Amino acid sequence: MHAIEAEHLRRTFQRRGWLRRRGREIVAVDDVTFAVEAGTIYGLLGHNGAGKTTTIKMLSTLLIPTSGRASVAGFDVVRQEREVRRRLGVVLGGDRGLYGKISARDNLLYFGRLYGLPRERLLRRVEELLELVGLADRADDRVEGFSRGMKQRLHLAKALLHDPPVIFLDEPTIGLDPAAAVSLRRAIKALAPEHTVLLTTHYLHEADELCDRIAIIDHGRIVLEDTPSGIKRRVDTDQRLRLRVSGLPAATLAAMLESCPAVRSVALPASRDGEAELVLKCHDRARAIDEVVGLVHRQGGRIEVIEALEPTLEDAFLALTNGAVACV
Ligand SMILES: Nc1ncnc2c1ncn2[C@@H]1O[C@H](COP(=O)(O)OP(=O)(O)OP(=O)(O)O)[C@@H](O)[C@H]1O
Repeated sequence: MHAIEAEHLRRTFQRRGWLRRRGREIVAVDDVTFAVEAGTIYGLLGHNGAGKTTTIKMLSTLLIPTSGRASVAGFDVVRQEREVRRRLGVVLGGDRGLYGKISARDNLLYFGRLYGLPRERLLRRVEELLELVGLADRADDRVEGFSRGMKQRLHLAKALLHDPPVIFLDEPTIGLDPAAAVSLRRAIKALAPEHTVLLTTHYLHEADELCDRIAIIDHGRIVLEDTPSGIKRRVDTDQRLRLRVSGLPAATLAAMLESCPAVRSVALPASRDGEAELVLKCHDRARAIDEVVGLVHRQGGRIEVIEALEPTLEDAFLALTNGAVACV
């Protein structure tokens, strides 16, 4: 069963200029179709301005689609918005939406009362959620003293107060340090399979870790929809190595490495502090490492660093815009 469905969703905005009254039409979301299986985590991945937030806002009844239709938990987001809101928890991020002068627990109690939760159930639910998001030991501290990561976790707890079956998270880990991001991701991962989660992110590694399926969205359109491993298989055609070598000039080294059979191309040769830095694109990373290490040693150079570069969202986009994948 699908917990979220979007069919040919489209949303345009009028950007008014100084002189022109009608302004230019911006197509923020263009014919987006996808479905999310209940109990799974689904990622919308894209650059700034790709249309992720606009999609989430339409699905969460905050924006009316220009055309197309969508449903959440089986209810239409335009015609049955109250039913949708009852079944939905949304974290749009940012600093707003929490009261800084009161404690984390009091914030949750306050918002839980607004949802009309009975007192006993609310008290239990608040303790459960503080535990789930790892804030039990800071429950009595004022929120104004919280770090960004702690506030994000409290936002998540707030969105879960009425125990909605569907949760939307808009860039949940943006601006968090790595440790805070790890702990928030742990809390998100624990939401499935009891909940269905739709999240947006810029980070391929985050989507990879959390999501069962991913849609890559670019200029308002879904350009690829697959499992994380399916997406990486396509990106991995561009395997890369970063190399730092001392004792050989960058330009000479680049020319030499281009002759290795397992190396497809050498990019960004540069020198820093007497060391050459390069990024290699390889046909086969393991073979390229053997060839490169052998060659550098034979030429009297010394390898300071050799590391595999993980595929990034940019790599995925490159692979896609090279025409390897047709739009879906
Ligand atoms: N209220 C609005 N008025 C005019 N244009 C808008 C409005 N909201 C969004 N847009 C435009 O729609 C496009 C998609 O924006 P959206 O916020 O959905 O992207 P996003 O993928 O969420 O980006 P980010 O990662 O920066 O949050 C952008 O060109 C944006 O400028």
